[in-house]
Amino acid sequence: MSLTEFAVLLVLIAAFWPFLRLCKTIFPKTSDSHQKPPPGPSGLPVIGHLHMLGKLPHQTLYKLSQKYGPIMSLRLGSVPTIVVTSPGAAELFLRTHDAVFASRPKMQVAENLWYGSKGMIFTEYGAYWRNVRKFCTLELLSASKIDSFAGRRRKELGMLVESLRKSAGAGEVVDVSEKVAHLTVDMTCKMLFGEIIKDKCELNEIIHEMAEIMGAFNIADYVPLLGALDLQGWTRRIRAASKAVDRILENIIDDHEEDASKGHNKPHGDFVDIILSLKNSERSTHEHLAQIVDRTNIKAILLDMIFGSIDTSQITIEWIMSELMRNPRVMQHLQAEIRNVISDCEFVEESHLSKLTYLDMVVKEGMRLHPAGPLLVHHESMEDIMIDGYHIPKQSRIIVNIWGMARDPKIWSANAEEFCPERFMDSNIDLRGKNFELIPFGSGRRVCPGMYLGLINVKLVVAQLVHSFNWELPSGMSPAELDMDEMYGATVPRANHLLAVPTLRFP
Ligand code: HEM
Repeated sequence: MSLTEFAVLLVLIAAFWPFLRLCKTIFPKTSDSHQKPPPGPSGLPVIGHLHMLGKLPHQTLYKLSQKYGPIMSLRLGSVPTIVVTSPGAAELFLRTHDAVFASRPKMQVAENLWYGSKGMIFTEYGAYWRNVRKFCTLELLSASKIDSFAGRRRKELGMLVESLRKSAGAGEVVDVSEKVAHLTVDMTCKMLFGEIIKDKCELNEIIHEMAEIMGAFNIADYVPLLGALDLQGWTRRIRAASKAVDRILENIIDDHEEDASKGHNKPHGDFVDIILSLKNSERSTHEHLAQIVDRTNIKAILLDMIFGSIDTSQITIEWIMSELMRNPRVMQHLQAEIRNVISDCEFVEESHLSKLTYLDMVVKEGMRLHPAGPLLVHHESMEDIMIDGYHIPKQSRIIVNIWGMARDPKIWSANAEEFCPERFMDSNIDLRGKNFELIPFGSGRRVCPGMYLGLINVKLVVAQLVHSFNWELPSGMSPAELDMDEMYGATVPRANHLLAVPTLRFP
């Protein structure tokens, strides 16, 4: 929140102050020891703790949790908010009482950018969400479906290697962040839409804008009375992004419908074909969904797949490459393992991945220190509940700070902040949602349904980039000098692009 916004808020609080005092006199607070909320700092009237979040809320919330504990209570505007920052507490919310916390809060971004929550990410818990999730899991994200697109991923990755070869030959500095961004957009487009779409650059920009908007603590969501003023400018940005994204999705659907009407025979349909067939087929295994799905639902589901797939994979790869460049010892160890496993092959194949155990540790460590979604996606409680002796009211917002958990020396020992893949040696900590110290994909009913695809994307690209090339930082920069600044949004990328110079390992 900027100083100007904060000043305007203070003026508003001052204006409302007499009214608030009057309410307090008319409706005195009843003290009931059974209604004790979790500990937390004291907040301001009207805005509560919104002003405390700062530019990097995941870091601020971690600092506060060190003072107030792993189950901390805040008030964001009028919304009771619980911040969870320990594996034990995360397990209580995401496993033991998962059924109570499996919903999502209503947010302006979901209403106005995500088609009124008609997809999956922002949809409240219930029959509609279950049907969409079942459809996506079975028809789009099953292991067999994802594996059937391996050839398309390989082709796009091959093209990136080719372009990096040229840069290596010319001794050029490469914008690794940008290259990886284009690659993940291309790989995703091929799988979702069957082709690289003409709007792909715009799509990439909009995805970053969406991540920022989605992660924002938008006053309209917390102090609805102030929403109309659009003090932070989010409403304006949501409208602009919504217009742009809708045009791209409309073009994609139109092209697919046109192809279908011309009877173009596609041996392997893409995601859009599969979703459109849901609407068109008379007898569907997803009968309930097929009956209600219309163009808006299709766009919302597609948007979930686009956003879920592109941004998260991109950011994870960018951070892992950054850590490898800061830790040449780890980079060399990984290169040696890959060489050992795939011997003279130029390309890492998806079938090699299960044999690359050090790569697995590198990816776990990267996702531990740099989870793509540091606060997961906000959950919401569906009923009043007592947790660990504290009262959590219905419709509380639940924020699980996995970024904070990764930095806690009580969980990861004194070297918690170091990039040290060896910590996973002989450990059976897995990142699929069963071990609560490491949940980059979330856990429970809302666990990421695209985990299998996400892990393939990340492992394949990282393995290929370090197998084909050695990497140096530009202008003689030493590994320790590489900045690791973050930029906040629903996903947290590097604040500055990663630049590096590749040299060919196998000329
Ligand atoms: C490295 C890659 C990825 C990471 C780190 C990641 C992470 C996450 C996280 C943290 C959540 C929120 C869990 C929660 O609310 O507790 C989530 C949800 C979701 N992800 Fe992913 N994800 C990745 C890849 C993907 C891919 C490839 C797709 C789809 C193509 C996808 C689609 C989704 C969807 C639809 C949800 C919402 C699930 C629901 O609300 O029921 N994700 N992901």
